[in-house]
Amino acid sequence: MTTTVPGTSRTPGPSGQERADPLNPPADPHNPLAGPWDAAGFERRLRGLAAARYHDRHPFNRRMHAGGLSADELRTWVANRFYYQCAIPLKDAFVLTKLGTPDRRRSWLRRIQDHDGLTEGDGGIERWLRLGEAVGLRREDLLTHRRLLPGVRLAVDGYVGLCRDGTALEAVASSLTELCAPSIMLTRLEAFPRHYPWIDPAGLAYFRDRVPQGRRDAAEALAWVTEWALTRAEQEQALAALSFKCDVLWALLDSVQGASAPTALR
Ligand SMILES: O=C(O)c1cc(C(=O)O)c2c(n1)C(=O)C(=O)c1cc(C(=O)O)[nH]c1-2
Repeated sequence: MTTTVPGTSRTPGPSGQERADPLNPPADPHNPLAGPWDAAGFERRLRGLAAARYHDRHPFNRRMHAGGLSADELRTWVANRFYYQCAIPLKDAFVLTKLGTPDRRRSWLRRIQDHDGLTEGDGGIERWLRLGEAVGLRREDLLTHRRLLPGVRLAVDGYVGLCRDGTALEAVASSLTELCAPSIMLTRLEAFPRHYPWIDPAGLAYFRDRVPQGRRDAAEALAWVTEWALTRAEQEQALAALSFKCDVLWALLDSVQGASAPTALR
């Protein structure tokens, strides 16, 4: 069996030393003529980027999962993340307009339905509102975005803008942070009852439902991105879109964290 050395596109030679693979040349980001990575190498780069830059490493998320947030910090996060929740079906509607076949549109449409629900009182946005009530926020405060921070608005609007103005490849690739999302949901399902027992566990339904949805969505997006990005330039575009999305999630938490800092430090 031929194995590829992680992070390179070279294969080990018979005596263990590397030999160049002419069909899969080594990475050189400055060479416009560089050939594409093979499917496995491209997928490894997508997964590696998402894992290295995902917001589970952000100090605010680390503190959340270790039980270090005050009730007010949790409320600030939930209220601000609601703006992201509301933006997801909007960006998915832009993605839909870029998909050229009924089967792909039918499949992507499911994401909008996951968040908006098929009927009143159903769906992810409603479940996030219930999470808000469970942490002590009024529904009305969420719906009016009264606590929305300017940096969160800019970050989330940036994500919607990428999906509006970018190619189908960029828009779908930017959703690939979801490769890491099921694991962060499981972390919260374990951490919240332990560290924040004052939150009604019924309010955590959003996190529970996102585990299978995130797995399914990430697998679908990964299959499409690896099918579409055939040239090195397209692969780089997909990686850049995913990198941008990592920045969106990171910047959102930077803002939320800044709002919790003591006034003297702001
Ligand atoms: O709480 C989180 O950490 C988190 C992260 C992400 C993500 O990685 O993009 C999503 C979600 N949640 C989420 O709930 C969600 O519905 C979702 C949709 C998407 C997307 O880009 O299409 N990401 C995420």
